[in-house]
Amino acid sequence: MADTTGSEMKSGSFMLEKFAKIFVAGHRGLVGSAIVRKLQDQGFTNLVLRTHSELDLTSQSDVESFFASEKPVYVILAAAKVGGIHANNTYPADFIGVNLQIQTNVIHSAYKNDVKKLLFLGSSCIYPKFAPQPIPESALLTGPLEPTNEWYAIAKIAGIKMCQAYRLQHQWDAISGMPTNLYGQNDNFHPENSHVLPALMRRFHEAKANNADEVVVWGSGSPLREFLHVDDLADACVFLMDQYSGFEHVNVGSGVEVTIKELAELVKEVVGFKGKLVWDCTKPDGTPRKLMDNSKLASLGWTPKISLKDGLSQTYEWYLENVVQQKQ
Ligand SMILES: NC(=O)C1=CN([C@@H]2O[C@H](COP(=O)(O)OP(=O)(O)OC[C@H]3O[C@@H](n4cnc5c(N)ncnc54)[C@H](OP(=O)(O)O)[C@@H]3O)[C@@H](O)[C@H]2O)C=CC1
Ligand SMILES: C[C@H]1O[C@H](OP(=O)(O)OP(=O)(O)OC[C@H]2O[C@@H](n3cnc4c(=O)[nH]c(N)nc43)[C@H](O)[C@@H]2O)[C@@H](O)[C@@H](O)C1=O
Repeated sequence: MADTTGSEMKSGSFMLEKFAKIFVAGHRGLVGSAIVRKLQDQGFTNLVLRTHSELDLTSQSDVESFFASEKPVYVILAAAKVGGIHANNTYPADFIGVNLQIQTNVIHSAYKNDVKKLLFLGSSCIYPKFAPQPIPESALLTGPLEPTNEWYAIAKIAGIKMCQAYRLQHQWDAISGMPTNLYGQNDNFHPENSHVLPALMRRFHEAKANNADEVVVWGSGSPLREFLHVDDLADACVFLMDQYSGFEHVNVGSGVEVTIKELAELVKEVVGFKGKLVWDCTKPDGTPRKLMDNSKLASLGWTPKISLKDGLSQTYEWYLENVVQQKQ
């Protein structure tokens, strides 16, 4: 049994292993696609990718066969059942069940098949609803969770603990990153099941196109959220694969928070909608605030680069070219 929780366990020089086989699970999603772009930009040439229909990660036997035949050297786990406040609240069984299955299958088969290092991705919703702000990594499991996403949060906490348990028992290099709320190209723009930023971008765009007078925004507008562009997150994931090998999970945020009202005004401006906002207070606000303490990652040497304003403009351009034009 390994002795210490914080012990470093360097498993190789990730940045130098440009030909090593890397499995990016969930490569067509918001996060997975950004990680693939980042790895390719940095010269990694041997990526193993499977769509959901090619490999259902909830199938233990299929995941085991895949690992046994492909033998990836590194794994970045960006496949999960993901959604915004409404989806989390409406499909609790899927959010706990599918996520527990995916992460258990991938983590165990990766370990069994001699993967050198695995990065698991959780989310800032793992922390207690009323955690101290900004939220340090040490706030994990110190209080009750936000009810709208506790099922997803419990699965994510189990993922962190699984990485820690395999590290302790098997001295295996599994690490966890906890991203804040993300956005960018390849996001999910579903009207109900998406996160707030893509939901509002689509709603403002459609209101502008239809000359509507108003747009409905959920909740009171007072909750605070921290947003990070997914290209920054991808950069942080590659950085962690190369530089971090510790027991504790690592927060990945931008350090910048806005109220939902401020976010709505920003998206409205970027899209160019001229009407008014109407607040639907029958919809849940969720957690009041979840600004992460990003000092651990900063002390390792990583900071984000993309401002919310630039990231929003870039995302809207992508949305126009790839979602709106594809429909026409
Ligand atoms: N988006 C955000 O704001 C945040 C995301 N995260 C974390 O980042 C990670 C990625 O999230 P994100 O990119 O936003 O999610 P997406 O929904 O954009 O992508 C998830 C990916 O997982 C794949 N997937 C889902 N179920 C299965 C399955 N059973 N078998 C194989 N593949 C599957 C999806 O494929 P398909 O679409 O074909 O089903 C998709 O490619 C998750 O762990 C999430 O918890 C953390 C914090 C915030
Ligand atoms: C990343 C994180 O994301 C989820 O948590 P969340 O931060 O609460 O996510 P959200 O983006 O859906 O909402 C943020 C805020 O925005 C408000 N809001 C306004 N109008 C819309 C709207 O139209 N859609 C949505 N979804 N929210 C809206 C909404 O009422 C809430 O106050 C977790 O379930 C979990 O997935 C997780 O880990």
